[in-house]
Amino acid sequence: MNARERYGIPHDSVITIAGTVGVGKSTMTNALADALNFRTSFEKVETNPYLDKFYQDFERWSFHLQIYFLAERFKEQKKIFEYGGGFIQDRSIYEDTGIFARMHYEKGTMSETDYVTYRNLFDAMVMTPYFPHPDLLIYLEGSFDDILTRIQERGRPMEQETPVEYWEEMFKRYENWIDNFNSCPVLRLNIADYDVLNDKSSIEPVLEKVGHFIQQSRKWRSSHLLT
Ligand SMILES: Nc1ncnc2c1ncn2[C@@H]1O[C@H](COP(=O)(O)OP(=O)(O)O)[C@@H](O)[C@H]1O
Ligand SMILES: Nc1ncnc2c1ncn2[C@H]1C[C@H](O)[C@@H](COP(=O)(O)O)O1
Repeated sequence: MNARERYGIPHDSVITIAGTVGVGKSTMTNALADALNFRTSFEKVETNPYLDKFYQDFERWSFHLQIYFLAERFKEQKKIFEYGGGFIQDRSIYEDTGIFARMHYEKGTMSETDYVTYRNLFDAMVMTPYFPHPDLLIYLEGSFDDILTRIQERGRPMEQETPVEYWEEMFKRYENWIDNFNSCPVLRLNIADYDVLNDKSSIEPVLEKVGHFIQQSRKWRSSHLLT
């Protein structure tokens, strides 16, 4: 029996991984996809034509970058829908509005007009049949110091050169955002409690929790006739 069957995780599940920059989403995405034999949906940082420019001048590029991310995530969403699920997604679409666009608007690095335009587009795109909510959002959390160390060690120059206050602001917003998030079921994992890089077996308790959460939420959805 494979891990997916062992933990009762449906083959068409869609699991999205959320959390602040550097917390370990991509690493967890790979570990879960390997264990479950699922496809992955990644944010492609290297081919993003705006990201470097954005870090050099938030005001000039924040709207362009959000539109770019929205288009990319919508294409990924469509792909997941067309395959019929069985995906682990690196970062949820909810974080683009709930964290990034909102933060730049509230900190004055995105104009109100641009923010309203972006929100209208986001709402119109998300309210479509291509956007079934994920079965589960896994939220990765940890101490600010550990996350900052990971950003520095990963070594993307644009992130290393960004003032620490930016990461601090984002960290606080994430805590508040997840406490109020209710668009789909949430499993919170502390990065101090597993280490999928150095101890492959630490994915097992995660899989067990994922199976449990998805079974509960599917039961709840079918009894409330939700999709
Ligand atoms: N369990 C772990 N232990 C130590 N380092 C980790 C662990 N998970 C991820 N990392 C490291 O932290 C950095 C950020 O991880 P990554 O998965 O790219 O984060 P994200 O996708 O959330 O930005 C990478 O250098 C990665 O190798
Ligand atoms: N919606 C976004 N707005 C601004 N910046 C974003 C957005 N989504 C991702 N990013 C940035 C943050 C990081 O520098 C890279 C990749 O994120 P990661 O958390 O490392 O996967 O893109």
